[in-house]
Amino acid sequence: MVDKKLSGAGLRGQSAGETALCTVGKSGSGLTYCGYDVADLAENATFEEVAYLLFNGELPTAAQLDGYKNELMSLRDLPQALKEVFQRIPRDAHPMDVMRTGCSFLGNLEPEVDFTQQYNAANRLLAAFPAIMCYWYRYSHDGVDIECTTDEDSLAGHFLKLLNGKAPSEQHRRVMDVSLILYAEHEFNASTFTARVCASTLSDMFSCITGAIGSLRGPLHGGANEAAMEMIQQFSSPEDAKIKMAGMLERKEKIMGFGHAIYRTSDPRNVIIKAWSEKLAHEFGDTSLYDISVACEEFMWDTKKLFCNADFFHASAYHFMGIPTKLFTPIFVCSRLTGWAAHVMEQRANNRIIRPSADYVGAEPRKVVPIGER
Ligand SMILES: CC(=O)SCCNC(=O)CCNC(=O)[C@H](O)C(C)(C)COP(=O)(O)OP(=O)(O)OC[C@H]1O[C@@H](n2cnc3c(N)ncnc32)[C@H](O)[C@@H]1OP(=O)(O)O
Ligand SMILES: O=C([O-])CC(=O)C(=O)O
Repeated sequence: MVDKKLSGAGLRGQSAGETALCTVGKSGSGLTYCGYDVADLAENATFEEVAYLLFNGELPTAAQLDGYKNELMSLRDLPQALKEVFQRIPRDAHPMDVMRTGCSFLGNLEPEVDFTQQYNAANRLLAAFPAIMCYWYRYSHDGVDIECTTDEDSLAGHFLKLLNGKAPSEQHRRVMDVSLILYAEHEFNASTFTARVCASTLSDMFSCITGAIGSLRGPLHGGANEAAMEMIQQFSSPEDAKIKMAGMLERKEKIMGFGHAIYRTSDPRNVIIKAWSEKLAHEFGDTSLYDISVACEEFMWDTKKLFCNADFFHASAYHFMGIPTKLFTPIFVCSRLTGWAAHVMEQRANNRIIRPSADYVGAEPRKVVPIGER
């Protein structure tokens, strides 16, 4: 076998196509969506404005945003047949499997018949994902058959109200909105690339998104926010965190929420969600989990020069908002759907089937030996 790093394993450093949607790790600006710095968007825009930007290439005017939010609000409810599917999915199912099934089943009920419907399909999924996640969760965990619509006009507020059965605080609504902005888009990451490969065969939007959910589920990608939470909760103090992490590194275990395939010294999303995590820790009235998280960050930088990616401080931030750990990665789906769908549309607009080659490292040509003689 060839050395992983020398062989360009994982397609690292190779361009696999063009995009006008996003830059990751370009000098001078860490992460941009359609030319806007993510920090600027997180400070001065809402998630719906970002979704509109990714789908249309420009930020909306006030009137366009109003119309777009109304459209999304009208698309939130779930068909009865989909609710019945969720009623049969067990409580101990993984919520990412529920998201995958929800997306796929909706594609049976409301298929994207041709590409003129691509915006409708993307907006339908964007509007329906919070209910897809919360309907199953509340039914299987609390035995409640919830209403899938709310009067919250933002997706952030809508999700929190579906989950908790009451309107969120202004601060929680804002943090969730920022979180959705931070997770919305990230160039040719594994799940987006999955969606683009699927789109390149001229498949439908629901198939592309279903595949992308499967890719995001893994702990090396979106699943890291959930895995980071499980790890942090095992640490009793900052000192304990450092001792246990040293052991994990010695055993060559991956520390979830650290490192990145593209960024080399920091992930620009981290500083933003970390600041919100600190604010939420004070509101929560117990900063110990935040303090442990900061100790993890310091330890990993000091020992391995590895930094927190977007997932690490999302774990504590979501926890302080009372969100169950198993819903962390599904929230990522609710946000990243915008990036995935925008990439599917971009791929379709200038398509050639994605079909790379492989370097063959198997057996030399040989003849089949009759089965009785092997
Ligand atoms: C939103 C997102 O999807 S962000 C990513 C979320 N994923 C995680 O947090 C999972 C933990 N992190 C990782 O597994 C990796 O850093 C990845 C998958 C994100 C990137 O993988 P790669 O591009 O292969 O990492 P990279 O080439 O920078 O690795 C360099 C070295 O650091 C090590 N390393 C990288 N990240 C970690 C980590 N989190 N913990 C321990 N060691 C690590 C690698 O094992 C490698 O060591 P080696 O040279 O001995 O083989
Ligand atoms: O770009 C990547 O490889 C992973 C990532 O941070 C993301 O998808 O947000």
